[in-house]
Amino acid sequence: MNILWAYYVTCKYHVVAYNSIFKKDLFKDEVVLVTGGGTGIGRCIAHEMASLGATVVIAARKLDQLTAVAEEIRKLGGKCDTMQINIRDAAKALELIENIVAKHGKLTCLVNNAGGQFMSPASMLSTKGFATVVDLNLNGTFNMCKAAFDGYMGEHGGSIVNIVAECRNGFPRMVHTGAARSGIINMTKTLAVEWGPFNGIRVNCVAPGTIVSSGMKNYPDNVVDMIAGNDWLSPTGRFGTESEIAASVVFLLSPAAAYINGVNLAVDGGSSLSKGFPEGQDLAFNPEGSLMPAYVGWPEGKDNVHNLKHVDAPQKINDLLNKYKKKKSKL
Ligand SMILES: CCC/C=C/C(=O)SCCNC(=O)CCNC(=O)[C@H](O)C(C)(C)COP(=O)([O-])OP(=O)([O-])OC[C@H]1O[C@@H](n2cnc3c(N)ncnc32)[C@H](O)[C@@H]1OP(=O)([O-])[O-]
Ligand SMILES: NC(=O)C1=CN([C@@H]2O[C@H](COP(=O)(O)OP(=O)(O)OC[C@H]3O[C@@H](n4cnc5c(N)ncnc54)[C@H](OP(=O)(O)O)[C@@H]3O)[C@@H](O)[C@H]2O)C=CC1
Repeated sequence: MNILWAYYVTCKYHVVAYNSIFKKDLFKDEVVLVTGGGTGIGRCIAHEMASLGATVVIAARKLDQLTAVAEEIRKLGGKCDTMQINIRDAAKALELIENIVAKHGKLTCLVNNAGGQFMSPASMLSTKGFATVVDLNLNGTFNMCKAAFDGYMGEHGGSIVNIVAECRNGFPRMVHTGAARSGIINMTKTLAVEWGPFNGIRVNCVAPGTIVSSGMKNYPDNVVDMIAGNDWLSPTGRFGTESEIAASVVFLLSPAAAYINGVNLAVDGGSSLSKGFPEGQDLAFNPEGSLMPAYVGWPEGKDNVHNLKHVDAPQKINDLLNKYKKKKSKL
């Protein structure tokens, strides 16, 4: 009987603890900047943070996309502002942070999500192409971190999450982004050490594997076809969802991660562990895909981002998401 009672109390405590950490107003005093918040993963992060009470500022180059997402968020009762930025411009980055602080009083969280690349074997890549991608991802992320530090966080503290890409074993056909993202991961560790003492600034990375998102629209049809056909070739047997990236970002920004600093959290279904398999890796995995259902929205129910609008990916990639949503664990 005592054992049963102890079990009941333990379970109840966990439920209470969980609810008290991720309650609706968890981020009500926070002002969060999400770069690239007008599309895909950034849009999903913006929705999740707004649904937990944050004032969200989304910033990128294309104002029309930002405006549309801000309207979605406001319709759901969230607070969202839009500002234009090219993260490659360090002076404009500082201006952006100063504008946010002037308008909203502070900047407590920064999500460096803006970035990207194109596919090319290293042997075909021009020096300019390599430099462009490194400039966007590595220099752009540094510009934003430095601006946030100089414009607010150096004096008041804050939390930064840098979205990189899973590149543990190199990044064949994307040498530029692999090099840039590895640079960000190392930079993150340095900033965590150097900036931790300044009011406890935390800097962490999230490294997505292949995600069902708008980013896939940047690739030609034959590449999308190739990517879509390979979703089962990993331990989890599917690609990730935008919500699965957003959930890990929310966690790292939250007080629940207050003692996590300088890490790179791979959110890739374990795919990085199986990269570099010789031909024949298909023998190791299940062509039916995973039995594990995907996480497609936080919070669930009517506020779910994915009930609001389909993920803006090419049709073949969206079809995968619909398949994942239907999957039920047989366990
Ligand atoms: C697969 C799953 C894993 C990852 C998924 C994701 O991340 S999804 C997220 C995906 N989301 C994103 O990627 C979104 C963000 N991406 C972007 O904005 C662009 O892809 C960018 C990174 C190239 C920057 O663009 P920009 O306007 O600043 O640059 P620009 O156009 O002026 O080009 C400069 C130079 O780069 C070169 N070069 C460029 N393209 C190609 C190519 N296809 N081919 C070859 N080379 C190419 C070329 O040398 C060019 O100079 P040139 O020879 O013309 O004088
Ligand atoms: N989808 C995936 O499978 C993976 C994605 N990632 C990374 O996750 C992040 C989000 O990807 P996802 O949502 O899928 O792709 P998207 O292409 O939809 O997102 C990229 C975002 O970055 C913004 N952006 C690009 N260049 C700049 C710039 N110079 N200044 C400011 N904003 C810029 C774009 O907005 P705008 O054009 O208006 O400026 C866009 O909103 C990216 O860094 C991506 O590389 C990493 C691994 C896998």
